[in-house]
Amino acid sequence: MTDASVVWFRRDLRVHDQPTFLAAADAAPRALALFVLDPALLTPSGAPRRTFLFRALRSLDEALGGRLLVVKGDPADAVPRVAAAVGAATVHVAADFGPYGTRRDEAVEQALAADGRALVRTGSPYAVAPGRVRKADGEPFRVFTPFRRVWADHGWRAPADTDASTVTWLDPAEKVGGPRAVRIPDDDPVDAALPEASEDAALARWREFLDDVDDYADARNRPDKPGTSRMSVYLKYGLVHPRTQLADLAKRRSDSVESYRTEIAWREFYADVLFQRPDSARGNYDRSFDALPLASGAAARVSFDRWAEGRTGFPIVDAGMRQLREQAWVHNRVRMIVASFLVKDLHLPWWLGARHFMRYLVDGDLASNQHGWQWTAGSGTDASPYFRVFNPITQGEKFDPDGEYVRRFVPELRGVPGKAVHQPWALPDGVPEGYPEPMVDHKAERLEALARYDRVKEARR
Ligand SMILES: Cc1cc2nc3c(=O)[nH]c(=O)nc-3n(C[C@H](O)[C@H](O)[C@H](O)COP(=O)(O)OP(=O)(O)OC[C@H]3O[C@@H](n4cnc5c(N)ncnc54)[C@H](O)[C@@H]3O)c2cc1C
Repeated sequence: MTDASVVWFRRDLRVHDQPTFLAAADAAPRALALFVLDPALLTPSGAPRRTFLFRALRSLDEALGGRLLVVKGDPADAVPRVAAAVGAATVHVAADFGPYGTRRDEAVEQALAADGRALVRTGSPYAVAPGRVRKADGEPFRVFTPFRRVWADHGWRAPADTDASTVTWLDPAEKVGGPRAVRIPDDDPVDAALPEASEDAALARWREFLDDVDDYADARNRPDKPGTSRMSVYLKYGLVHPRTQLADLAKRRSDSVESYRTEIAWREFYADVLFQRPDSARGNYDRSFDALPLASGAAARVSFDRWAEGRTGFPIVDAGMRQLREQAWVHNRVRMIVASFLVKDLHLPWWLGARHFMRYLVDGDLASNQHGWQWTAGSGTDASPYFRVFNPITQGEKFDPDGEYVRRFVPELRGVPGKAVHQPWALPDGVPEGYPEPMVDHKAERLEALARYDRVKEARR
């Protein structure tokens, strides 16, 4: 047994339900807590995610008694140097299954091994690690419903009983050599109001949601109501683990509890799909969609900008795009509506919208985002049929029946009462001043989308 190990935090910025702590405490009497600011991840993250991360790191550092060592650089270089500096035989992590994380961890593992040290993976950000849920023939699932069944049958461990005192943390100041410690960076300027970034805040929000969980099945599709858990950002950074949520849900029984468990399963399904098909982060999961004719050129850029600014003239779309800027979060129903509009009304590639979301969302998660977009575009697993084009007017009237959601985010329409807000062009005095006319004729673009889809059908023959 060596004197010290290293716990390398990545997407698990918490002290409770931390299997890596148990593994580290088994391996050595003391451990160094490490976070590596990796430019390869930080640079493409938008300001909301960077700022949330920095705040979560400050909070983790506090929970660890100020003993989090933060360094900057390529982990394949930084992690082995830190491990060598403290004489650690093992570096403990929760496994990462994303395309970049998998490659990074292999590189770190090799660099450690060259020096006689080991990367030890314990657990992952998921209840069931990607790759575990398979069909009877050993193949991965391409469809959600059977995945969910086998996922639930597979089951998961109980939460790990840990807190900050499970491990005796080394004071990074004692460490000699290795990469230089850096301060956790100051917040990037963000316009959006972000949720509090701490494990305590995550658990408090979860307990608050549990009090109302029985309303979830009815309320979850209503962007005008606070009916969803808002846990996505906490799951993204591992301020809570889904195992903790699933254990709490197991104590209850209702349709809403079942419905929430299913949403957690969607997150796990998309992580599994991305693990099986890392190429689907950048291109169509269903390759026949490569034949879809897409809008391009100057006019397409103007269309994209109007969508991104929330100035399409379709109120529910504009409210969603403005919620994205104001809150760095958008309700799931509205994510689908704005995504459908970009892809099927403007005929733009889904990956442009996905990139925009990753820049502005605080919960931006490659697996859920790219596959949420592909579900809407029709090019993903389980895709909604391409011919089902979301109508932004009827979607608005159905899911924001009194127009409250639109009025909250589109000030130009605050004077329009009730559901009339979803069709401002039909008001007796016309579109209120300052708000744009619809940028397209939805009926015509729907037909255009279907005509373009014929090319995909031809490619499949
Ligand atoms: C185009 C598009 C892009 C999306 N991008 C992201 C993203 O970047 N990050 C992200 O976490 N989710 C993404 N989603 C999924 C979903 O919209 C969000 O998880 C949800 O809105 C988060 O709010 P909540 O925590 O209140 O959700 P709740 O309704 O309370 O759901 C509970 C949890 O289940 C998971 N979940 C719910 N719906 C989905 C789903 N459709 N796919 C995967 N997981 C789900 C999330 O972890 C969520 O926190 C996207 C969906 C679409 C259609």
